[in-house]
Amino acid sequence: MNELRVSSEKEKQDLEHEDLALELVKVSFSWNTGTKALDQCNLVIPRPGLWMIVGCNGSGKSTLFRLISGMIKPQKGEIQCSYKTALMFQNPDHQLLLPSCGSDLMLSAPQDQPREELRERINSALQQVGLAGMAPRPIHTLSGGQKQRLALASALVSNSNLLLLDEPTALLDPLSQKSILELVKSLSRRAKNPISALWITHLIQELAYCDGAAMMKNGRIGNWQPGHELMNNLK
Ligand SMILES: Nc1ncnc2c1ncn2[C@@H]1O[C@H](COP(=O)(O)OP(=O)(O)OP(=O)(O)O)[C@@H](O)[C@H]1O
Repeated sequence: MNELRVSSEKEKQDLEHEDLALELVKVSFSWNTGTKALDQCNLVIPRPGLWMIVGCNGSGKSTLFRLISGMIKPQKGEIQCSYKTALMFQNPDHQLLLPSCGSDLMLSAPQDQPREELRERINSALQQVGLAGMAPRPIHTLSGGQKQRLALASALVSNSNLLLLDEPTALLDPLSQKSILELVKSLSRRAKNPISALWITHLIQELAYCDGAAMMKNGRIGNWQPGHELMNNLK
């Protein structure tokens, strides 16, 4: 029956991932200083892909990520999230904790796996982010772009399928920026377990890479629109 219904690759993907969802319904959150950061905010991630949010300083983007990842709870409204989330920040040094690539990834891996399988999982994640064979490499010898790749590998090792990326390329040169954008996009297109990525950016040209872009303003998020459309509006 499904074969009759499924007419495109995208629809096939949607069916495989229909159990995955992120939905915020009228979510409000005020910090204890009285600042209202989210104000009846709605958001849906429609399918795996690269989804970008732009907005001025203080519009509530980082607070949104804290709410989605469960670090804080909404005072009003509902968040439904069946994804396993992983956060990525501007500065990878804030999240890479151990001396070598392999030992850092070991920290993110499920601990109930036999050691040999863990090693395979780590090597496969390193390969997927273009760092094949670099498990023994000391982290302090990596470039900024390689460190962001390692942070991505860490999310893959932990089986996360929703990446919350808070300006992940802000400290990178244009070449590394492009390679991280392309890498995240390719992870969102991979045949097995494609990820969903919610990416905050202040770099308008990055919108060219996304599957949908939305503007955040005063604690609310607008509708998804094509990245190039929002890019032109902002120019
Ligand atoms: N821990 C906190 N305690 C009190 N107020 C906070 C806290 N974190 C954020 N805020 C306030 O909440 C509002 C939204 O901040 P948030 O960091 O979510 O915005 P943002 O869109 O991520 O900004 P930026 O682009 O500068 O990172 C701001 O007015 C900010 O001052």
